Amino acid sequence: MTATETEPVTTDDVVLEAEGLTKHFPVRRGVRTLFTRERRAVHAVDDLRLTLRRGRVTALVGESGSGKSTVARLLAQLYPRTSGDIRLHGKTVTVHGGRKFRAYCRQVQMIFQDPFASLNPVHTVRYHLTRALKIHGRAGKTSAELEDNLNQLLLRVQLTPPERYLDKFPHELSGGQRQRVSIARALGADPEVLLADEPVSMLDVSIRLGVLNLLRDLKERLNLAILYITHDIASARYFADETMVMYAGRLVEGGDSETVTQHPAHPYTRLLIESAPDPDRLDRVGDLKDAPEDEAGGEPPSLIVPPSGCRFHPRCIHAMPKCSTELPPRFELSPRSELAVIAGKSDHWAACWLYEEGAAK
Ligand SMILES: Nc1ncnc2c1ncn2[C@@H]1O[C@H](COP(=O)(O)OP(=O)(O)OP(=O)(O)O)[C@@H](O)[C@H]1O
Repeated sequence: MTATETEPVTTDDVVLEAEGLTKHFPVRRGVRTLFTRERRAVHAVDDLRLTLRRGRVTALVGESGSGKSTVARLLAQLYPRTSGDIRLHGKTVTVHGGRKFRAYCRQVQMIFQDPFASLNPVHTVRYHLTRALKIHGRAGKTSAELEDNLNQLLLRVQLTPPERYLDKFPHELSGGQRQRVSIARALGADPEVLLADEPVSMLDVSIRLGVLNLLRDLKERLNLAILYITHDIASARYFADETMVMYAGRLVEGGDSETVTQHPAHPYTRLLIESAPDPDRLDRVGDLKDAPEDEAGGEPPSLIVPPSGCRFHPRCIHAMPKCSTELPPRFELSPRSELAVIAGKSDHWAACWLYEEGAAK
């Protein structure tokens, strides 16, 4: 096994890429640090590499505070980045509001966790969708065309018949229907990328699957690239083609979802899976049964002074001396998925010293 090299992805399917993406939020000075030179910051995202492809869902999984929402906001250009590159169709994009921002939003749309908060309670569905269509120049020339476009949007998110929903206010809809309206509003831009930040976590369990199925249907019919942010790794297996696992601001494992969820390599991914039992799990038992990954217990670390080396090392039962001093690179793992075997390469990697050649596992 070797550490993967950073090679630019050249496939036509790649829509949005991040390379070395970093976001540090400065911390306001307290009385103790007022007269020192020390500048403190929350290291929310560090050196993140991510690729979103047409017609694919990529899940970004991690516990609360690991930096997932910050990644989505950086990709949506809602936050300026500290460093790193964001490329849309291979071209670096940095926008600070205005016309450039609107042009970017036309291609990259975001769906938020709480549809009630993201819809204005004093306006109807018709208002929200008309506004989105007008902003993105897709309202049509006549009122009949506008009406037709509004109906199309609601049909796309399976709110049928559309006339039943168009003049409703957000409070007259269920949580699932509100999230469908948010998705319809995002589709009003006719985007290529959807950044979905915990899109179902505030919905009743019984309707989550319906909304995820809708997103999957849209991915297939509209060939969308979707970033699915979640703390629920079991849903990533069901819904996402690829899964990336994030811990304390850094990606620690990635690969096709089946492999990452059924054969997790990084001790943190194993811990996540152990704490979210999946009755369907196939053959995970072997190596995991005897390895209670959170034996060391503990909490996620401070992101103001993150642990040196691997950020998971203070909680890791496999930690070696090197783990606390040296940052592990991405190590490619042996291929397990059929696709990877056919392609003759592995798409599964883990940033963990356990996978360095010669390391005792
Ligand atoms: N605007 C901000 N200013 C300062 N710190 C921030 C800001 N936004 C996020 N953070 C910090 O950055 C870290 C990552 O936060 P983020 O919201 O991205 O995590 P998350 O994985 O999405 O968590 P959750 O699932 O709870 O939303 C946290 O420590 C958070 O406190």
